[in-house]
Amino acid sequence: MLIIGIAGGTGCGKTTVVNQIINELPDAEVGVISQDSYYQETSHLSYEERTKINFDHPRAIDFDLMKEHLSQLKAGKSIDQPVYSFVKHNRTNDTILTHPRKVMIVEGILIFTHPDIRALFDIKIFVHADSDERLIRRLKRDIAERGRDIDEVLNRYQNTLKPMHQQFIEPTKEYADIIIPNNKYNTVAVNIVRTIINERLL
Ligand SMILES: Nc1ncnc2c1ncn2[C@@H]1O[C@H](COP(=O)(O)OP(=O)(O)O)[C@@H](O)[C@H]1O
Ligand SMILES: O=c1ccn([C@@H]2O[C@H](COP(=O)(O)O)[C@@H](O)[C@H]2O)c(=O)[nH]1
Repeated sequence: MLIIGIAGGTGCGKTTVVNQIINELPDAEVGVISQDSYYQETSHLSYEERTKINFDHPRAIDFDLMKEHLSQLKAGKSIDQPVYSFVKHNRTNDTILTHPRKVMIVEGILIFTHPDIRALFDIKIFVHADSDERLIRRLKRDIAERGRDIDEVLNRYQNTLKPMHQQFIEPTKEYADIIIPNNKYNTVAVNIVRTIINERLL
């Protein structure tokens, strides 16, 4: 199994890049794991308390479960990938049965911060977009898709997103084998990654 890690700050375009990469690749051979599925289970907290969580700090992620799941997939076993709700700030009761594939792509802001998880990746890719570009995209996306308003996004950006990005996410760029500039849609880079995957699928 080839495991590709794709990291980068919020709004840099990780999900979009992953979708472009897997578009037209066979579903049975290439799978995706999202870091979002591994936010800590917080059902013991009220909604109000959950809104105060710092979701951009590594401790917000259940890396033990992520590591266990990636190891199981590597060993040829299927996993029940949790499903996360950004609206509720919590895992749902659903899971997605995820089978091992020839290629697994793992994407998320913090996946390169954890040494054991990092070691599982055969290829590490960091998607870069400037911070103003990321903020604009996040603002539009979170209002349209994640039930936020402008004040929530801007407050969170100033109080947690920006400092956490500088402290934890940006420094992991140094671990990357490939950095994809993504201020504009980058079809050349997407095609390069797709070529690497296709070689593995031959
Ligand atoms: N290169 C790009 N140029 C303009 N908008 C983009 C680009 N890549 C992604 N977007 C948009 O920005 C938003 C955030 O992208 P997304 O892929 O969800 O980022 P991430 O997963 O890194 O948080 C989405 O609405 C997406 O459509
Ligand atoms: O309940 C939650 C959990 C996370 N977030 C924010 O999501 C982003 C990470 O997702 P991207 O798709 O990479 O943007 C992270 O910056 C968290 O702040 C949230 O808003 N609510």
